[in-house]
Amino acid sequence: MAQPVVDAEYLKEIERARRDLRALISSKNCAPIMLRLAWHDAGTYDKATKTGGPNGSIRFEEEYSHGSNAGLKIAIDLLEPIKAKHPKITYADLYQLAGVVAVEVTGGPTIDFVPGRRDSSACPREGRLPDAKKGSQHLRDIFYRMGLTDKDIVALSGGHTLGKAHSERSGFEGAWTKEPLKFDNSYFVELLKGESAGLLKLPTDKVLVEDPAFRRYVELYAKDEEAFFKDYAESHKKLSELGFTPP
Ligand SMILES: C=CC1=C(C)/C(=C/c2[nH]c(Cc3[nH]c(Cc4[nH]c(OC(C)(C)C)c(C)c4C=C)c(C)c3CCC(=O)O)c(CCC(=O)O)c2C)NC1=O
Ligand SMILES: [Fe+3]
Repeated sequence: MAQPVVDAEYLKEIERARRDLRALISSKNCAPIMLRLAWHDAGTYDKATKTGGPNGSIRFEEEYSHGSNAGLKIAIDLLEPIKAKHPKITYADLYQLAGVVAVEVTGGPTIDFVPGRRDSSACPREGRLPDAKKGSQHLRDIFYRMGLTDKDIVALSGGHTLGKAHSERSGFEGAWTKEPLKFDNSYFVELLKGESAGLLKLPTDKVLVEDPAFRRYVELYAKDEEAFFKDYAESHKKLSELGFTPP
């Protein structure tokens, strides 16, 4: 599809949709699944072939039916009324705006949002998102393919400060932190504590403290929430703009 024309009218529409997203996410307490939807649309980017990325393709059954996307149809359906109310906004922009608002309304950093992403109907094959059961080499393979760095991997994993895993979706169960609707650095504090009763640690979460190159960031973010917020906002923006050159 064509890149949208980002004129004054489009920018106004974006601000109207941002308000509607704040109301939806606050009233339904659905910030975590909206953040996961935004990542899963963007996280398919392959810098070598310039395919995938934040292009709205996850709205098609061919992609949202992937095992790694289990449960995300809930978020896609929750956003349909907002898309219908603001038809000029691309799905690609709407899903990334929802991710930015999800972080903001739960007390996280303000993330710079630049609109203008085009929609695509090309769905990538399953397997581009990281597998939670694997280790640090796999994490690096997946995130480096997107064009992201070790710092991005650790900062973005901090998004697990929100939400929980659901056994019927991923086979894992439980929240990572004691306040799953509050965006803060508690994910890193819990990581350094080791096993805490009732809290989840995925194998990919654990490698962040086992691998020295990752661990240095975990220690920084656990002690300095401002540093986490600054790096998170940068990494979130980077992921939300993979393959996208703002007009
Ligand atoms: C770094 C590797 C990584 C892996 C392997 C990962 C895997 C992963 N993430 C989540 C849920 C999950 N993930 C996320 C943010 C998230 N997820 C994500 O990894 C990607 C997309 C790259 C896989 C990134 C980069 C971010 C960053 C913000 C949220 C907010 C929730 C909770 C959703 C909810 O509460 O429903 C689940 C449980 C799904 C379910 O059962 O509902 C799993 C298995 N998350 C990871 O970070
Ligand atoms: Fe995740």
